[in-house]
Amino acid sequence: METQVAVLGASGRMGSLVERIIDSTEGLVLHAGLTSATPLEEMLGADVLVDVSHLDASEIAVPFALEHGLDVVVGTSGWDERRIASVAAAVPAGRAAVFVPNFSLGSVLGTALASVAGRFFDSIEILEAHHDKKVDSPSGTAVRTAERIAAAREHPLSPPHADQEARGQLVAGVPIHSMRLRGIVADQQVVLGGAGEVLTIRHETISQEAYVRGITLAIGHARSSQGTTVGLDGVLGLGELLGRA
Ligand SMILES: NC(=O)C1=CN([C@@H]2O[C@H](COP(=O)(O)OP(=O)(O)OC[C@H]3O[C@@H](n4cnc5c(N)ncnc54)[C@H](OP(=O)(O)O)[C@@H]3O)[C@@H](O)[C@H]2O)C=CC1
Ligand SMILES: O=C(O)C1=N[C@H](C(=O)O)C[C@H](O)C1
Repeated sequence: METQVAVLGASGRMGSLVERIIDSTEGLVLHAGLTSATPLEEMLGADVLVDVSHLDASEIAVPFALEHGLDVVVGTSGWDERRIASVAAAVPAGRAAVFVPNFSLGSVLGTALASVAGRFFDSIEILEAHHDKKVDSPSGTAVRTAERIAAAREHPLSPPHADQEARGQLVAGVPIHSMRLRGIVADQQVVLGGAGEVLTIRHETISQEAYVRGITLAIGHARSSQGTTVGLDGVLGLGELLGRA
């Protein structure tokens, strides 16, 4: 059976990739490509919305899609735990909302490993670097990583000198430092300091190909599940394997 897919953010880098995946995947059909100039009503009649746009647009489009009977896959950055919880409470019966801060397998494994390691270190910071066209910071991946580290710990982190701007933006007690540079796709390092040692968990995205498998799996998951799923780890069912840190 065919799945009709609407894409919000269709004119962007990720939207173009999603449309390419739809074109080349049997069973997926492009219903509509929406941009900032398109009325949201154009998604109506689709089975699933893939949203890769901007947080302001996403916060309106995602509830709209769910209310009108679509499942949603949300790749847009900025959906932190608080925002996801507010949508999760209102997902209609039978519908699915799949939030994926990073569609790359290596990235989600890096985040999971960091949340395991984060239980054992009290000094933790995140450095993330992205291409210079990225408009938001910190990255959605870094926010998710900080939230996962904090959730897995017995005691909250209390970094010293958190009041100084140059020490980064605090998310769930973890300082995040963001760089935006030409030549980079996406790069994240979680640096964990202990007595006489430093552990660095690093993930590099070399090209957008890293997102293809995750996007395809997330669309499939949205059509075959109900309720809210967060993270590619949730889509892949990696939680138990990794000890659901
Ligand atoms: N989950 C993941 O693995 C990944 C997530 N991302 C995230 O996906 C999002 C898009 O990234 P990217 O494609 O690089 O960004 P681009 O800037 O290339 O594209 C942004 C898209 O969003 C649309 N848009 C912007 N504002 C609005 C609005 N108010 N209403 C409707 N549409 C709007 C733009 O339309 P228009 O052309 O009309 O302005 C454009 O189509 C970002 O949040 C990014 O962080 C990116 C990479 C991977
Ligand atoms: O804008 C990007 O490029 C990316 N955005 C996502 C984020 O904010 O984490 C995912 C990936 O890092 C690429």
